[in-house]
Amino acid sequence: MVSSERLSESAAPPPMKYGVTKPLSLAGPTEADLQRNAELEKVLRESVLYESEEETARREEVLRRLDEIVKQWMKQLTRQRGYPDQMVGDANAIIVTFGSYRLGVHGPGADVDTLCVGPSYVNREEDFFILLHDILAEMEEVRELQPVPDAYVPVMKFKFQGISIDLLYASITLLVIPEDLDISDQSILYNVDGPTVRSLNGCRVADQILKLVPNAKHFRTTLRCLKFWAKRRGVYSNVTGFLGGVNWALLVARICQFYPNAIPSMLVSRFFRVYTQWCWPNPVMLCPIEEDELGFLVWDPRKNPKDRTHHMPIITPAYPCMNSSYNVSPSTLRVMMD
Ligand SMILES: Nc1ncnc2c1ncn2[C@@H]1O[C@H](COP(=O)(O)OP(=O)(O)OP(=O)(O)O)[C@@H](O)[C@H]1O
Ligand SMILES: [Mg+2]
Repeated sequence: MVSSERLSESAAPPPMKYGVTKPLSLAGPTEADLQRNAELEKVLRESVLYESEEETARREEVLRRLDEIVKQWMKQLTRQRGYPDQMVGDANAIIVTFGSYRLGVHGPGADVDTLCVGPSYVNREEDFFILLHDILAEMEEVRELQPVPDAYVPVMKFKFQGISIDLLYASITLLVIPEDLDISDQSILYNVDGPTVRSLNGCRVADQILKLVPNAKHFRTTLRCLKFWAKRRGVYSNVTGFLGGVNWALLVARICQFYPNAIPSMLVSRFFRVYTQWCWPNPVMLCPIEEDELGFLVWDPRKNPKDRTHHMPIITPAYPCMNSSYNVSPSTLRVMMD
C-alpha cells in the first residue's frame, strides 16, 4: 500500500528548478526561524550596514548629475565632429550602475560602480580618457580624479560631491543610444573589443544574479550578512586572494537557489553548511555556461589549461562566463575554509 503522504508527493508538480540542479530543500521557515530572522535583521540594522536616507538621496543626485554630464559631453563631441544637427539632437549616452549599488547591498560610504554607454563613434582612448576626463577635472564637485586606462577593465576613479565613483566606458555598435537600452541582450556584444565586453560584464552579471535568485529581498539580506561576516574575518578582498563583493554575491545566490523558500536566518546557516562540504574545485554556477557563439573566451577547464589551475571557481552568470575568483590560492582557500 502507498501511504497518503507518498501519494500526495507523487501528485505534486515537479519542484521549480533554480540554477543547474534541483533545490536541496523546499522547506519554509518555522516559528523559530522567523524569530531568528527578526534578530538577524535587528543586528544588521544596529551594525550600521544600511546608509541613511540622506546618503541615498545624495547618491541619486550624484547619478543624475553624472548622467547630465555625459549627455552634454556626447552632444558637444557630436557637434565638434561636424555631424548634422539632427544627429547632434539625437546624440546620447547613458549611465548605468552595477556592483553592490545595483544589487542593493551597498553600505554607507561604499563606492558606486557606474558604466557610461556611448555610440560607436565615441572611443575610450581619447574621447573618454581625455575629453571627458578634462571636463570632469574642471568641475568643482569632482575630486581625486584618477584615470586608469591600462587596467584589465579601464576605469576613471573620482569623488563626486564626496561619493566615490568608478566610471567605465563602453562604446557599442549603435549610432544612437536609447535611454532604455537593454544591456542584458547579447546583441550588445556584437563587434566590440575585449575591454568593452569586460566593461559591460558587470552590469550584465548584476542583472543576471537578480533574475536567477528566487527572492531578491532574501538574497540581499543574506548577502549583507555574509559581507559583514567576511569583512570582520578579514576575508573580504579580491586583490589579496580572498573573495570580493561579486564572489560573495554569487556564493549567496547559489544558496538561495538551493533553498528557494528559506528566509535569511536559514540561508546564512545553510551557506556555512553547504560550503564547508563543497568539493572545490567543483565550480559554483547559477546557470549553465553558454556556448561561445560570439567567440569570446568562456571558462572551460576542458579546453583552457589555465582554467584547470583555479582552486575555487565561482562562475559569472552572463555570457561570456568567467571565473570571478581566479585569485584564490590553496592557502587563501584554506584560510576561508577554516
Ligand atoms: N574578479 C571579478 N570578476 C568578475 N567581475 C568582477 C570582478 N571584480 C569586480 N568585478 C565586477 O565589478 C563590480 C564592482 O566591483 P567591486 O569590487 O566594487 O564589488 P562590489 O560588488 O561593488 O562590492 P563592494 O560593496 O565591495 O563595492 C562587481 O560587482 C563585478 O561586477
Ligand atoms: Mg563596488
